[in-house]
Amino acid sequence: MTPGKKLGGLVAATVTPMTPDGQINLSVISQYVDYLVSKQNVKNVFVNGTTGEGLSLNVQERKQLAEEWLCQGKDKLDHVIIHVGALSLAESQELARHAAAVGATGIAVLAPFFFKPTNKAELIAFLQKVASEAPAVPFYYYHIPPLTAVKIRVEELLDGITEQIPTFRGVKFSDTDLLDLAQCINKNEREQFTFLYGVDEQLLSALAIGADGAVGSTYNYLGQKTNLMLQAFAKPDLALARKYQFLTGEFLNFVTKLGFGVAQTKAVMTFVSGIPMGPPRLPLVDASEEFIIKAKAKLESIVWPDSD
Ligand SMILES: CC(=O)N[C@H](C=O)[C@@H](O)[C@H](O)[C@H](O)CO
Ligand SMILES: CC(=O)C(=O)O
Repeated sequence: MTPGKKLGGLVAATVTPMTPDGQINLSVISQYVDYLVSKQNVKNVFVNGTTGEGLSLNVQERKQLAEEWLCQGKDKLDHVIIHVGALSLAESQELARHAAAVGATGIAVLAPFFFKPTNKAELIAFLQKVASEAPAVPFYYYHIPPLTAVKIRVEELLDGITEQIPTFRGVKFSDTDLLDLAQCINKNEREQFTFLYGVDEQLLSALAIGADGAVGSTYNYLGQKTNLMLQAFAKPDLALARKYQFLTGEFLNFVTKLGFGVAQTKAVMTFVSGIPMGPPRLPLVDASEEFIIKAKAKLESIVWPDSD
């Protein structure tokens, strides 16, 4: 790992490989790492998050996955960020200590979403108690109000946050409120926080207002194409960058209409990479054969600028 390297660019939100009978399948993670690096040019991962069904796994499974990703990624990946959020503060703290012990380059925590913090002070209090268990590990807040329903604006949250959480380094911002993101970036430029955007189909818009990169499920299989979008944006060749965004958006728009979630992401990743990712865990259910056939045909029909 390259912990000194500033986090940025693409981070794949990994799926959790499972065996046909629903146990976590650690045996394919080595292959998964090689695939991301060699085929998608993605060298950062976000483990046990939404896409990884982190909240559907038990503590033991989460620890085993964190360990395996860190072990397999040791000399191949730049950053391995472990999501350690949980409804139980004690479990979250245990996972934070474990992530630190096994060498995570960052930890992330989402807002508790059953009993919810109702204001900034309550949310910070929870985050602080987790972050302080890993005092040498960069800490990221995982803002995903569509799933947590915790809508405290990040702009407000960041105001003075390093006084309470000295390890605070940035946000994984999975919301469409780009005004909030823009104000975060506007106010925090000099503090050098890292802002990673999490709505893949709108990444170009987030880059335009200064996001440092992105964490998302689609970078598992569209990482290489999205890297080309990042390159075009940096050049800048905005027309080309837009073309990539429109095409990744075309795929997501298509699958969204069929019903798209983590189960379907696992199925897409299985057919694209050839690595068996297995079924999701209940309450999610496997993608249908019909979905797989249609999604595969759609992905194969897209004519990318570099393959013209
Ligand atoms: C809810 C969810 O899983 N969001 C992911 C990350 O935040 C995204 O990567 C989406 O999967 C992606 O934007 C497709 O909608
Ligand atoms: C999408 C994302 O970042 C996650 O799976 O947590």
